[in-house]
Amino acid sequence: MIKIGITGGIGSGKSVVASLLALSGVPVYIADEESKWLTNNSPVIREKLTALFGPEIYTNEGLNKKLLASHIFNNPKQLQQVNQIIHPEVNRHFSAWVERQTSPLCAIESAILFESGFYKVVDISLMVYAPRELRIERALGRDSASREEIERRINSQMSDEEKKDRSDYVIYNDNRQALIPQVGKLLCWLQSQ
Ligand SMILES: CC(C)(COP(=O)(O)OP(=O)(O)OC[C@H]1O[C@@H](n2cnc3c(N)ncnc32)[C@H](O)[C@@H]1O)[C@@H](O)C(=O)NCCC(=O)NCCS
Ligand SMILES: Nc1ncnc2c1ncn2[C@@H]1O[C@H](COP(=O)(O)OP(=O)(O)OP(=O)(O)O)[C@@H](O)[C@H]1O
Repeated sequence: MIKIGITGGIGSGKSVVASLLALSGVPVYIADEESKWLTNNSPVIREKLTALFGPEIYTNEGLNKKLLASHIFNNPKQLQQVNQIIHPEVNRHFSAWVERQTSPLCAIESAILFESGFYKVVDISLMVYAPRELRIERALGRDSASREEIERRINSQMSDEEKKDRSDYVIYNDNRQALIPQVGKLLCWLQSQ
């Protein structure tokens, strides 16, 4: 089985590409969603986040996402500490998920494929690229976050140049090149690997 890591900055269109792959029959593990589930349900993560930030990091509804975001996207040291708590659990969960897949291809979608180390468990790294300003506009149109908050998240992530250098394949979602033919080409290329 070939494992694909889909990455790209906030608003690049990873989720759209992941959906196109899913529609083509490729099972996709969405790391953002699974990590949220784990953060609410793993006793190991709960205990460590509570020790780091105090009990207010969880409310009756689960993780206090706003509070966690305000800590990690303003403080690189805390970002690293939280990543070290959450990412090993996501990694284990992803490996168990892979074991259950039976298709010739599967994928993981993560904005931080390289930063998190998830790239080590995939065979092909795929970057979805869009220029920074377009990404900010898309994220502003989709989320309730302000431009400043979005820029802070972008600044917490590896640069696009480094992501491109480290990726095996790049899909351009820049409003100039259509996505569906590029995903079709990618699938042909994967079949030749
Ligand atoms: C801080 C949290 C609660 C904010 O939740 P919220 O619903 O507001 O945002 P969401 O999860 O949809 O993330 C939106 C985007 O923020 C960026 N982002 C999220 N986590 C990280 C991180 N650790 N490092 C850099 N960028 C990140 C990504 O571009 C992501 O797509 C949440 O992102 C989180 O729990 N992050 C830590 C866990 C993690 O690393 N998740 C990423 C995949 S494993
Ligand atoms: N080619 C496109 N044309 C128009 N809108 C697009 C295009 N690609 C993405 N979008 C829109 O831009 C927004 C961001 O796309 P998407 O959610 O796929 O990004 P993402 O890379 O998964 O971002 P994040 O890391 O924040 O989860 C969404 O609202 C999506 O519908």
